[in-house]
Amino acid sequence: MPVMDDDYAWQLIQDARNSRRVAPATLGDMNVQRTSIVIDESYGWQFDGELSVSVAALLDTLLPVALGGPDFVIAQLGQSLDGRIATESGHSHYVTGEASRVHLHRLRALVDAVIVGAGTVAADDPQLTVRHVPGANPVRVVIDPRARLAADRKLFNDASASTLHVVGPHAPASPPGVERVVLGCDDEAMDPAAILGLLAERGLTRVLVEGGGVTISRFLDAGLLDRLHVVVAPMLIGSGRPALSLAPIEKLHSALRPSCKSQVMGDDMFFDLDLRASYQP
Ligand SMILES: Nc1nc(O)c(N)c(N[C@@H]2O[C@H](COP(=O)(O)O)[C@@H](O)[C@H]2O)n1
Repeated sequence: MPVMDDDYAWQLIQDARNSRRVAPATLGDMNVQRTSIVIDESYGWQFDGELSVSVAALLDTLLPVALGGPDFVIAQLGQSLDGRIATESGHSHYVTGEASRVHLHRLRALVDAVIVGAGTVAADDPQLTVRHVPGANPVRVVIDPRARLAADRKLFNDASASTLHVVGPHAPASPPGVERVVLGCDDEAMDPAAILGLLAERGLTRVLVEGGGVTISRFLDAGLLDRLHVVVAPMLIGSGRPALSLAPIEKLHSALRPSCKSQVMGDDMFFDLDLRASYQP
């Protein structure tokens, strides 16, 4: 009986992404012993062989991302049980556990571009690479309307991936070696649709909005997210930076109630929200 291990499953998922396949699809080679996975329109999959619970979880969480379409926007949040992503001072390394970080690196490897706000870069100094998994680094996109970030940030200096510095019309100079893109904006807030538009002009249509909470909230409020992955750690921070802060609603019937799948992810709980059907027309 064929066996699918973690490495082979990840290879198939990456192949699907690299060949720009969309569901329904059959991945793998019918002619070799390790055989194929058949995936339907709803990302349900069938594999006639042996696989572990963790490989099944990998397929459940990442096939919808790899096969989500040529234009696909996903966001991820790693938060505490009380909905915080960092302390008041911005300390966030780490809220969620190692399995969740590997998942995040896999998400990065499945997109063309990863977006972060200037606040996240100032507080976390992230690298935004896929160093925990085999795969290709995405283009890093920093939303920095006033170009306030210091030139010493890692993603301005590490050549393992390219970086787009998206700034407002009156912003001072960008750090050397990064591509600067000027986008009109009122004050602090850049239009999320305009950001996706400038990425699309560069062929970057599969996008991960990685943080922070404010940036993800803006994309969610604008109705631009296809999916949201939320990893909840059994930790109570009690104060600090909130995960999501959306436009207020008066009644609960206005709340988003996306279809949701959940599973244990290491010491954390993982929620996969399909937002496509949740937004009001
Ligand atoms: N999923 C998740 N869980 C946590 O606990 C986190 N702190 C984050 N943070 C994200 O990862 C970025 C750091 O990336 P590098 O390791 O430097 O590549 C950080 O900026 C957040 O976007 N995510």
